[in-house]
Amino acid sequence: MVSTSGDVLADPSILSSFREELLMMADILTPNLKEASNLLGGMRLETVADMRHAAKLLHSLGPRSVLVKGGDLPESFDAVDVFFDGEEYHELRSPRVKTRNTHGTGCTLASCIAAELAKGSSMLSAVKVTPLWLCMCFYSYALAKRYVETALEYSKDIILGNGAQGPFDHFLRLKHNSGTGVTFSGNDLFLYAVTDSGMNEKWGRPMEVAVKEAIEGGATIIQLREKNAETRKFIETAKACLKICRPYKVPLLINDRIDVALASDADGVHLGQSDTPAQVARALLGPEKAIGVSCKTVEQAHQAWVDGADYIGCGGVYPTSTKANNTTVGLDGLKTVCLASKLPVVAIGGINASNAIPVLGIGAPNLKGVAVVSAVFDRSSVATETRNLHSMLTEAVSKAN
Ligand SMILES: Cc1ncc(COP(=O)(O)OP(=O)(O)O)c(N)n1
Ligand SMILES: Cc1ncsc1CCOP(=O)(O)O
Repeated sequence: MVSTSGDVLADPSILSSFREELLMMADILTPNLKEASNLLGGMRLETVADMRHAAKLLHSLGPRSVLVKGGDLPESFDAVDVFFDGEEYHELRSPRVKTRNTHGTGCTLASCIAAELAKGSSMLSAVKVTPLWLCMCFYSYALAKRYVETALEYSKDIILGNGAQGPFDHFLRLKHNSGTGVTFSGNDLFLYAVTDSGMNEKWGRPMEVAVKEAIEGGATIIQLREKNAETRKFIETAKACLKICRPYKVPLLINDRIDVALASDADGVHLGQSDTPAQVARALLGPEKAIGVSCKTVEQAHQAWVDGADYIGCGGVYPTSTKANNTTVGLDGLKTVCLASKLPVVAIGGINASNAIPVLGIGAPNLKGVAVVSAVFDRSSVATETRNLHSMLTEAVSKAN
């Protein structure tokens, strides 16, 4: 209705239609201060207390939730948005980004929320008590707000055009990777090397050496799967391995441990069905880190997508002795999950140079590669085995195209 720069985007005559017809159909109303004021007959909105009052009044007009955005409060205030769902208020504060490049922030925030709702997220539902659950309940909103804040920070120095407001860069995610130089894509799953320190010990190799050899042999992504490591040692190992991976721009993910991923600034995590839910991991890690989830069923694959995962790992494709009591899904189970998944998939479990080709041949375009442990790490030369597997996979893919 009214942009942050004060431009009136819709004639005041539409206000009655908003109040009488539209608002009662809305899941969420996200007015800026000027819009909230207009909808409320010119009410003055100058403080957070005013915003809370306005949120309640707007809620009474019909929307299930209201988010009054405080970007236009005086500069002395943090950026505060007030969320009200008819029962509870939440003030969502973040440092104010000083920039003239705010054009499109409101539309972007609303679009992000809509996109997350469309994915089935229930983020604006009842508010739970602990900060973590709060974070989850607001996941879509938190993600949207974080996206907008990150984009604002990223775009703040762009000089384009002569207007009072400048543009805001929506494509930061394509260019921005928190300075790590590594941005995950599904193609990274082509040859996924998952470490095992027991195998390294057996062959007398430090973890860093194993990781370096795997990368030099062609591994396109690494996962540190340390089932028995002490936390401090795990963090140190992750940092040491990141120093190896970063120059090659090969992502390094941490198995199970979000704390280790955060502490080491790794590129993401891989989570199983009994680990921290991906939705919580996303809220904790933010939008830029990669999250993989192990899925054996169509339902799990759907949930991983809803929860904001980036890829799924499906298996065991073949029997394996690396992971105890792991059910084998077979090539048929893999295909079923792939065809149902909206996310890229990597196959795992018992895969090696002698049986990898039929895996890639199942006929699922989103099956992006294979993940292996023993096929590369339980061998005398990690580099040679990885190189061999890489060239077989490359040849199989080029023949198929
Ligand atoms: C790429 C990939 N896929 C699946 C798994 C298995 O993860 P999970 O189910 O959590 O089992 P553990 O690895 O934790 O034993 C994986 N690690 N990586
Ligand atoms: C971690 C994991 N998850 C499913 S199977 C598996 C083990 C894969 O190891 P390997 O490649 O040696 O069979």
